[in-house]
This record gives sequence, structure tokens and C-alpha cells, in this order.
Amino acid sequence: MSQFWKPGAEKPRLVDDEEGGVLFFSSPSGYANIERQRQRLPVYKYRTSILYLVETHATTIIVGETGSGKTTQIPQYLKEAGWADGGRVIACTQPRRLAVQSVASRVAEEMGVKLGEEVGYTIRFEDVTNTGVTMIKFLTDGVLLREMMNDPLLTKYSVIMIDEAHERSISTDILLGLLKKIQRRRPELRLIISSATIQAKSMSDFFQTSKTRRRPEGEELGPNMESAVLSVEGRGFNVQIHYVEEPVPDYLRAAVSTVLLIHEKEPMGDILVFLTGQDDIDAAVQLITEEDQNRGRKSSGLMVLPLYSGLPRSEQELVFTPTPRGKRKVVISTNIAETSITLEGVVYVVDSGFSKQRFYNPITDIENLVVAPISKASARQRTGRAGRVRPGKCYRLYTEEYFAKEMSAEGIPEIQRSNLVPCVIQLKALGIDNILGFDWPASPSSEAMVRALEVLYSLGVLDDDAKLTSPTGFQIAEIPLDPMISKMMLASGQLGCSEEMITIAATLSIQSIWVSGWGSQKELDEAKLNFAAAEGDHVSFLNVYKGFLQSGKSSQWCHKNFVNYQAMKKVLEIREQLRRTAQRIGIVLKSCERDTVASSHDGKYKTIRGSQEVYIHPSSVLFRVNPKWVLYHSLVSTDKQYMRNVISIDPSWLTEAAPHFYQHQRLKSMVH
Ligand SMILES: Nc1ncnc2c1ncn2[C@@H]1O[C@H](COP(=O)(O)OP(=O)(O)OP(=O)(O)O)[C@@H](O)[C@H]1O
Repeated sequence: MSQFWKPGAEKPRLVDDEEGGVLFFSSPSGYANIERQRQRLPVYKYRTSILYLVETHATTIIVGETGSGKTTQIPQYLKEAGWADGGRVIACTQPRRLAVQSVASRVAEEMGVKLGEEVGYTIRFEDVTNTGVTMIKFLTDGVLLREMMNDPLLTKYSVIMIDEAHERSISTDILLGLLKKIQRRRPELRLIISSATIQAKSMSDFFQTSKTRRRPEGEELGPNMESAVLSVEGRGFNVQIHYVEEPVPDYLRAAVSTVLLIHEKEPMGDILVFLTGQDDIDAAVQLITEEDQNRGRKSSGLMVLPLYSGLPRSEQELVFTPTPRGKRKVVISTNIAETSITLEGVVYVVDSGFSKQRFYNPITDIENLVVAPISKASARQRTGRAGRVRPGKCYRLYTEEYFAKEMSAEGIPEIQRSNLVPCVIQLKALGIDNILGFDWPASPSSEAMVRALEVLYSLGVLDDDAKLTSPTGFQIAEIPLDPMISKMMLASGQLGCSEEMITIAATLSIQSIWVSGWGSQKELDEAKLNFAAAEGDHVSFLNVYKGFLQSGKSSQWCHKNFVNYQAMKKVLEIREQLRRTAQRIGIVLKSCERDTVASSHDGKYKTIRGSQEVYIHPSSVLFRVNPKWVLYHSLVSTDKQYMRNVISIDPSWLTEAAPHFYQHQRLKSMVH
């Protein structure tokens, strides 16, 4: 395309291309067509072997190229072979919600059934399944973990497929440890661990350690407890990889110019760009749109769409809609489109080589989202978003040498770089008391573990013996939120303000209730001021919610007030779910009236634990108010450590709420 780019050493492969390079490009029109497509996928040749291995082995590890058909086909093979007979369910987990929804709809389409009937999905706060009817269920690994609280042996499932296991999310790791335990109690349960980029050997070793029961010589009943490994050879279509000749100084700019260059020089086909987060994605959308217009072509046919988890569902769905004739879609995404997703029109992938990753420091108790280099496994997954329905090209914004010599093979498992509070409470609720002795696929650090135990103790979730308290600990574990927020909900029941607290908890569960991208920052700030409460962001959320209800849940009202309508609809939905959970666990639903207090301060704050210097985020309604004592929901790190979603408090509330944790004298000595 230009001298800037160098083709990778990997030779382009011959494409098994009977229909002119576009095997399944246009949408399939009928069932017969879909059947033909299914049979062309590499995994189809392995159908019998897969079914045989699953029949005979407790655990089967399946490694196959991206796009070879693992996610969409294997659950269907299992169903066809009878694994969903007699009311049993085949589960397939994904690390991300978007992937769950999109593969579930694809499989429902392939099977010619309505989504939510034979094929369904469950993600947090959304259950699209029909008990007794659903045979194949896609779900996030986090949701499957939560299901274990009510059904510890996951008895309704005959086969559980842990897909994209290379991602090693916290929930995947906990699940792997727990499923290994369950297998000893339920030898009839079958596990499939699948990915395009997993180290099959270490996974197989994990399932083969002495703790699994080996089948004694001569035993005929039951599966072989040693795991089987199957490698699915072959892939969809060829993807030519290109690297930059020299390292790029600014991946955002490089991504923008690569998109424009592709648009100028390459044949039609959509482009998928991987950047890191909402900020750089919004910036890229703007730059590409502006530069495209500056080139003087009024309608060059580019449709630029962002994709990240905080985006409302309707906007996320736009990326899946067919690209109109004569147009070229450019989807600029975080790594939520990195695994499992098929975007039909995508021919070109542009990989920045970076993603936002969570890094937790247990000493300071600060969890940062940091832009960091991706692993080879991620790079391969990104490349694999092309070549699924026709040949493609992948432009890597790093050199081939960097890829070969410096990129790590796999990322660090999330459990080794995260705050462990939610993980510890879940394990405790499942009766795993010796958490350090748990059979982890990768052990978490003991500092993070101690810190999590300390937080849970401070919340009154754990007692002096580190056991879940009754009823508080068990109640908090039942609420599908961060334990700090769950504690807030629980306490609000006693304080007579649970209706308000549930609204706040629902609002904190979504990324933002404000729109971004319309008008100027000044206009947005002014709109926020209409709702600002002196106590801070949390109480301001209540004002927005109240206004929304008073408007009759109107989208025009949202538009006028810079409030995101889709986000508010989500708040209503989550709120309903939380109310039901609250009722189930005995929280009294009650509303309250409120008072206001606020005082001034110089803008710099210190955390009580760790004395870290932190500041109020400019998006907060308290940004210029600076009350003396504040409580924050989360910290983000850019040029400074910023507190997001902040509320003004009286320090005596801390000693009142957690006298076992906060000492009055210590707090007094911190006032400066
Ligand atoms: N929504 C879709 N539209 C068109 N084709 C699709 C769609 N989803 C899947 N396919 C086709 O099915 C193939 C297999 O997809 P599947 O997700 O099962 O592969 P996979 O092996 O699980 O890939 P990955 O490892 O990337 O998740 C794709 O390569 C594509 O040809």
C-alpha cells in the first residue's frame, strides 16, 4: 500500500475459494445456505472426534484458529448428539457481554430458532433464556459463577464450554478451579476448554494434577479423568499481515492515517481498528471524519462508528448492521471486539498494539487502568477478526521484530493484577474458606489477598475467623454488585433510604448517564449543574433520575438535558432487578427526604488508608466545591489520581458505620 508498510514473513496461504473469494459475504438467504456454510468451517471435519472425546473424557481442550467454528458450532454438535436431552443444558461462557449476545444470536439464526427459546443467553442484569426450553445457553463466566451460589454443582448443565480461555479473566480462573472440584463430585459433567491462542499443555497439566480422580485400570464406567487435547487444523480465509517498517511515535495518529490510506488505496470492505478506550476512540472518530472531509470529497462513503462497553446498546448494535452499498464502515473499538465476534463486512484490521489493562497495587489499594502493550495472543485474536467470511489484511502498528522478540506470548492473568474483593466474597459464599489453598490456575499475590480480606472485614462481611458473617456477609454476597455498593444497599434498608440507594447503585453500575460527543464541554457542564446537589455526584444522580421520571421517561427530556436516554433505560432495568434482589434478601424498600451540607477545601485530598494524594475528577459536580471530607466510588489515573463519583460526608459517619475499622482519634489527627 505504501513504503510505510512491510508484509509479514508469514506466506499468504492459498485460499479454498470456490466462489471467487467471497464465500459467505452476502447474508445467507436460507437454511440450506447456512447448512452449507456450517459444513465448510474447519471444525466440521472434527465433529466426530470432538463428540468422541467429549463422550470419553471429563475435560477436552480444543485449540483451533480464530474463525474455525469453535464457538458457534461445538454447542450445536453437542445438542445434535443429545447432550441437551432430558432438560439438560449446554453452557458456553465468554469473557465479554457483547460476545455472549452476538454469538447467541448467530447460533439462534443458524438453528432457525427465536433467540431466548432453544438458544438463549444470560449476562448480568439480562436473562434471555426460557427454563425448560433453552438447550444451548451462552453466558459470561461471571454469571456462571454467580449461578453456583444457588446450584453449587451446576446440576442443570451437561457440558460447560469455557471459551476464549486464553483471556484468563478472574472469573475464568475461579471457574476453572471450581469446575475441577465439581468434576470430582459429578463425573458425568463434561468440560470443554477452548481458544485459538491457549497454551494447551499448561491447561491440560492443570486438569491433570493429583487432585483429579484418575480412572483406575479396567474401570469401565465414567469418563477418563485425564484431559484430552484436540488441535483443529485449518482456518477460514487468508489474512495478510503487514507491519510498520519503523516504530510509530503516536499509535492514534498512525491508526487514523492507516484508515485513510486503506480507504484511498484498497478495494471496498469494512475496517476494524483496535485502540484502547473511549477517549482515544472518540478522538479517532473525530479525526478520521474531519480529515476525510478535509480531503474535499463530500461523500467519500466512510461511516465511522465507535465501539466500547460504555456505549448504549443501540449504538453498539450499529456495528453489526449490514454496510450500505457503496459505503465503507470503520469500526473503532476497544478489545471488546477482540474475541468471538464476527463483523461480516470486515476485510481490514488495524491493530494499535495497545489495550487498557487493569493493574492493582495492594499496598496503595489503587487500581489503575493503564494503556499497556498487548500480548501475541491478543494480536492474533485481533488479526482473526478478519478472514472470517472472505480474505483480509491486518495492519499492525508495530514492527515485526517487536512482535517476534518483545511481545509476551500471553497476558498476565487478571487475577494477578486485580483487586480481589469481589473474588474473595464469591469464594467464601461458595464455602471455599481456605482461599490461599484453593487450586488456582495462577496464584494471586498474598498482599492482594490480605488486602481483600481486610476490606471485607471492614465491611462486616467477614468475622474474626475470616468466615462469612450471618446474615450480613451472606446477604452481601447475593447482591451482584461490588461488595462496597452491596453493603451500601444493605445498610440503606436499616436507614430508611433503600429506594434512593438502589437508584444510586443502578447508576453506578453503568459507565455514565451523560452523553458525550454532543455540543461543547461547557454546555455539558452547564447541563450537569441543573442537577448538581451540594452533597455530590451520588445525590445528583437522584436528581437526574427524578427529573427523568417526572418527564414521563422522555427521550426529548434526555436530549435537552445531555442525559443519555439509553443509559437511563438501563438504569430503570437494573434498578428493577436490584429491587427484586433487595426484597428477596429482606431489605425493606423505603424512600427518604434529604438534607444538605457542604464546606470548602483546597482541592487536594489524602486517602485515609495509605495517605495517597488524590483529586476530585473534573466531571464531578463537586469539582469546584471541594468539601472537606469526601467518599469516592472509583479512582482513575491520568496526570493525577482522580476520584470519580464523589459524595460529601461527615467523618463521624465512618466511625459510626465501621467502628471496628475506623478509629475516631486517627481520623481527627488527619484533619489538616
Ligand atoms: N454473525 C455472523 N455472520 C456471518 N458469519 C458468521 C457470523 N458468526 C460466525 N460466522 C461464521 O462462522 C465462522 C465461525 O465463527 P466462530 O465464532 O464459531 O469461530 P471461532 O473458532 O469460535 O472463532 P474465535 O476463536 O475467533 O472466537 C466465522 O469465521 C464466520 O465464517
